[in-house]
Formats: sequence, C-alpha cells, structure tokens
Amino acid sequence: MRIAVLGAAGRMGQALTRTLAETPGCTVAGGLEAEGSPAIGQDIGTLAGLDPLGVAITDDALHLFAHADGVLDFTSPAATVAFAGLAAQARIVHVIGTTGFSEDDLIKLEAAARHAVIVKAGNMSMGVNLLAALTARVAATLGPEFDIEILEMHHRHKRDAPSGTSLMLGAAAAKGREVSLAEHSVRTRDGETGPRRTGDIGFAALRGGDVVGEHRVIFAGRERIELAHIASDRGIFARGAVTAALWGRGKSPGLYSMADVLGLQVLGL
Ligand SMILES: NC(=O)C1=CN([C@@H]2O[C@H](COP(=O)(O)OP(=O)(O)OC[C@H]3O[C@@H](n4cnc5c(N)ncnc54)[C@H](OP(=O)(O)O)[C@@H]3O)[C@@H](O)[C@H]2O)C=CC1
Ligand SMILES: O=C(O)C1=N[C@H](C(=O)O)C[C@H](O)C1
Repeated sequence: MRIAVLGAAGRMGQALTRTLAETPGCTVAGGLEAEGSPAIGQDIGTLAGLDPLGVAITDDALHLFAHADGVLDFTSPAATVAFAGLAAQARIVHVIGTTGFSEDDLIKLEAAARHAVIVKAGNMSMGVNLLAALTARVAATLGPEFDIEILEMHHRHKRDAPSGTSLMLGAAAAKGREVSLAEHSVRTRDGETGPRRTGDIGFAALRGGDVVGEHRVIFAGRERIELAHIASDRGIFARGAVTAALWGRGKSPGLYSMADVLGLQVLGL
C-alpha cells in the first residue's frame, strides 16, 4: 500500500515515517508540509533519522494525493478538514490523528466520510483504546456516587486541551453511564466553583517538558479506582495509524474509529 505522511516534519510525522519504513506491505509514497516550510525538498527518511528513502518532502498536496492509496494525517484541525476533501476526491484512505477539532470541523469530517474511508481517533495506540473500553465498563458498573475525573499531562508544545484522548475517555465514561458528555462535562474550575455536581465528568490538563502523553481516569467514591495509560514513545501512535490505513483499504466509505480497527466492539469491551 502506498502511504503518504502529512505533516512529515512534525513530531508524529517523523515517527510515522520510521514506522512505515519498517512495515511490510507499505511504501512511503510521499511527505507533505505547508508551502514555505524549511522541510520542503528534504529527504523524508533523512529528516526522520533514517538512511535516505529517495522521497523528497513536497508542498504539492494534489500530486501527493493522486499518487497514494492512503494518507496519515497528524497536522492541525484546519489542515485536516481541507485534506478530508482531497482524500474524498482521490478516493483514498484518510487516517486522522489530529486533535482539537471544533464542532463545525467535526460536521465537515462527517460529510467527507460519506465519500471516503476515514479512520479517526484522538489516540491511535492499542493501550488507550483498551483503556477507553475499560473506562466504559467501570463507569457502567459503578453508580453516580463515584465521581469521574480525567487527568492528563503532555509536552509543552501541545496546542489543544483537553487532549483528544481525554475527550475519548470522557465519551467512554459517559457512554458507560448512559448520559450525554456535553451535559455533564466540566472542563475548567477556577474561583468560587461551589461543590461538585453529582454526575459531572471533570477534565484537568497539565503541560510541561517533553512528556509524550499520560492519562488517568479516576473514579472517586468511598474508595478510589484509577485506570491509567503512559506513553513513552510516539511509535505506539504511529503503529496504530499504519494498522488503520492497511485495515481501511477496500472498506466502504464511512467514519471509523480505532475500536473498529482493533475489533474492540466485537469483543464486547
Ligand atoms: N491520535 C493520536 O494518536 C495522536 C494525535 N496527535 C495529534 O497530532 C497532531 C500533531 O501533533 P505533533 O506531531 O506533535 O505536532 P507537530 O507540530 O510536531 O507536527 C504537525 C506538523 O504538521 C505540519 N502542518 C501543519 N499544517 C500543515 C499543512 N496545511 N500542510 C502540511 N503540513 C502541515 C506542521 O508544520 P508547521 O510546524 O510548519 O506548522 C508540522 O510539521 C496534534 O493535533 C496532536 O494532538 C499526536 C500524537 C498522537
Ligand atoms: O499532542 C500530542 O502529543 C498527543 N495528542 C493526542 C491527544 O490529544 O490525546 C494523543 C497523545 O496523547 C499525544
């Protein structure tokens, strides 16, 4: 499968190139950066710390989409929405790892998925997707006397909060409890907040240093249960993304999740 990397010079872009280069059945079909980026013209392998792969990073999205069977997209919300239109036109698999979408962006991605195979997840690692399934299970088992709080820490460069993973975990908790996340989520606390409302699902975000990504789901009642995931290497996200692209080839158009790719729903988790 010919797979191109969007945002090839980024932290995830480089991890994706390394993973693609070592995955049987995949070829690195190209790398994209925005016009004016100093990465344009550089070899995608060299940039990712490998031997040269003979593929120069380009800013020509149309050419790149026309010569790929799939694209791995860890860029920015605005770029990803534009790329969804191009992937739909080219009828190729669009794997979306980007986070921080607005409601309006999500509507546009759903529209694009009527014509294209999109696999989208706030976290592509097997561990976090398992954690989400476990979170739903624990939330369904415990009553509302257990307060649910989701805590994350990421590196100082991260631009969005709560993280895509925290939102996935919040959605899983809400699903387990059979409530709407929008009606129960509390994203900030400051000043005279009053006591915690029963049933709320709270979010807290820490930023600093080079932390790859850490998440904790806390169920706090008269006793406390905590589920946690710690990522120490971006390769876990990259492996999930490449697996998703291979899985998506030949599927009917639609918006799929990593739970679909990993078969977690089939397992009843
Ligand atoms: N779902 C998951 O498993 C994971 C998701 N993420 C998400 O992936 C995204 C990227 O993270 P990260 O790699 O750390 O960020 P980086 O900023 O390191 O990388 C993003 C790259 O995309 C480039 N880019 C932005 N706009 C365009 C465009 N229009 N065309 C081509 N390239 C573009 C950026 O270029 P420039 O710097 O010039 O803007 C940059 O090189 C974030 O939303 C993050 O939350 C991250 C890890 C795992
Ligand atoms: O920006 C990151 O780095 C990460 N983003 C994703 C998120 O928003 O949850 C996944 C991972 O935690 C790393």
